Amino acid sequence: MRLIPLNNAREVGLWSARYIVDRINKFKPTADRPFVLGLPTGGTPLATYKRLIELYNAGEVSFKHVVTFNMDEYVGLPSDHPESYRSFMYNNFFNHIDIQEENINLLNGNTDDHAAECKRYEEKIKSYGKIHLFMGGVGNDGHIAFNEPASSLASRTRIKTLTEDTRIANSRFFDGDMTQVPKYALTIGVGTLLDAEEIMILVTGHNKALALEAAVEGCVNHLWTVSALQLHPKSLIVCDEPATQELKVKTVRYFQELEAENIKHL
Ligand SMILES: N[C@@H]1[C@@H](O)[C@H](O)[C@@H](COP(=O)(O)O)O[C@@H]1O
Repeated sequence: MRLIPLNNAREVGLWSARYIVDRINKFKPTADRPFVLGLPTGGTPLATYKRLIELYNAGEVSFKHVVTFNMDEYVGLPSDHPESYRSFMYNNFFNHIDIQEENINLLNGNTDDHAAECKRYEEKIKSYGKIHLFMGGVGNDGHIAFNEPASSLASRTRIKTLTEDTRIANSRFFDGDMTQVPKYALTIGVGTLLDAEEIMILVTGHNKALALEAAVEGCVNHLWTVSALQLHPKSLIVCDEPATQELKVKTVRYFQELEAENIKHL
């Protein structure tokens, strides 16, 4: 695991966007050999999307041959609802870049057959071989995508019941009213995530400090599904200073020393 300890959320956005752009450009994607990128929603990745749009506008990257797969979607929320993850992705990213519509993959949370929709999604990912880079955030309780505590670390894309904690946390997008937050979501599984060639998780803010501790210093544990990153050969966590509050000083110093050059060149 690599941990990139930065100063603040803005730096996390700059660093992660630069990382994605470098990976895409190094891959030299074509129509026949696209770069496959997994994407999250939430407040955390907004700075990354903003920076990616700036880098696209500056001519530093094209998304023409990038295929995307989003992590999750609420069940039963109309797709044009402002808080659907589809709306989030178009409003904050897809509408501002040159991605081709047919290369965008999102789970449909309004289907009658959730199992068939989840199977379709897994098969679509497999049709590309693998996801090259999966970016994600993390919930306060350490959930990754919507893999709530006690999700199987071998899980695949499926329907999940959201915990009360998650619905309370996400009520900030629904007028502070938890009853408006859907009770269910379709989500990729922890196993689906671990199949990616590379995983980059963004962690910002003091409310994520326990999740970061569980990810970096804790044991692999299904109650903190983010800890499954420890099983992956190429995982990367980009965090800000407030998120490191529960880590040992020794741990943070160790990763700072390892990343001294990368951090200096931000
Ligand atoms: N399903 C999403 C996760 O993918 C996201 O990581 C998490 C944290 O969101 P935020 O970045 O807003 O804290 O929220 C939701 O639960």
